[in-house]
Amino acid sequence: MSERRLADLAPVARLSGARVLRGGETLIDGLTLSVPARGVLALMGPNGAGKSLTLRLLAGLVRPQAGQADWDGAPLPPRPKVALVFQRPVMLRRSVRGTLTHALATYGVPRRERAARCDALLRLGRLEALAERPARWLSGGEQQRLALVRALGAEPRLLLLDEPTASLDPEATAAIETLIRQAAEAGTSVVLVTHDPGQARRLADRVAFLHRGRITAEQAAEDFFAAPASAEARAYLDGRLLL
Ligand SMILES: Nc1ncnc2c1ncn2[C@@H]1O[C@H](COP(=O)(O)OP(=O)(O)OP(=O)(O)O)[C@@H](O)[C@H]1O
Repeated sequence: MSERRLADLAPVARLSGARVLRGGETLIDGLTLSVPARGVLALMGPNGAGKSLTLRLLAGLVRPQAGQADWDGAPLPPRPKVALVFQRPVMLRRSVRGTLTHALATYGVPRRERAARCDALLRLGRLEALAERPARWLSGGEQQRLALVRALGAEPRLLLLDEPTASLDPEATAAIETLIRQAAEAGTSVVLVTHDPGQARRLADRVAFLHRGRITAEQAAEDFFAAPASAEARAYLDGRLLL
């Protein structure tokens, strides 16, 4: 979708001057960020910059002590469906199929629809051959695929992904990237935390760069990689920035 069309749609979520303090330390420092209704927004920045906390703010799991978070322009529920996939997915003591069926039940999918929806998610994640295996026995890449299709089963409007391919090999990474691309093409707005500039180039429409709890650059992905708008982002891409 063109940059112009993306900008025409109201943001699905927005942080305005959000501040998060813990133990006297400012972790998120007056952060303002709009998540477009469509496309992939990559959130980049050094370790400890506040990327995961920003995802939690966007998920409504953390409330800002100052400033505001809103979804579809409203600060209170009903919110659009938001799904958050953590850096290390938590797997239940269930089979792969059991994991998905259980998730569909918690999403309120009627019992009679669950088996077909589960099969569709297994196909999407290329997990059919592993369906009866305990989820905790899966490899890291397989668990990430399962976590991602489990989240997609909720049919979220906003999908928040925290380094979904950290420590995966190139093939597993490609499989996850395909799932992310498919979700975005189907109309889900995606916020992707990544340390991998190659991945951001491949997937992102926009990039927001975070440093010490503040956004220092927020640009179309092409522009960000051609001419990052902040000194911190330039230093990060050159491998020179530490928090
Ligand atoms: N509940 C908390 N209490 C105190 N400090 C916290 C809490 N949660 C996060 N922090 C601190 O806030 C800062 C930002 O953490 P966050 O996990 O958002 O960083 P990040 O950008 O995602 O880093 P990484 O790239 O290493 O995952 C870190 O210094 C972290 O130690």
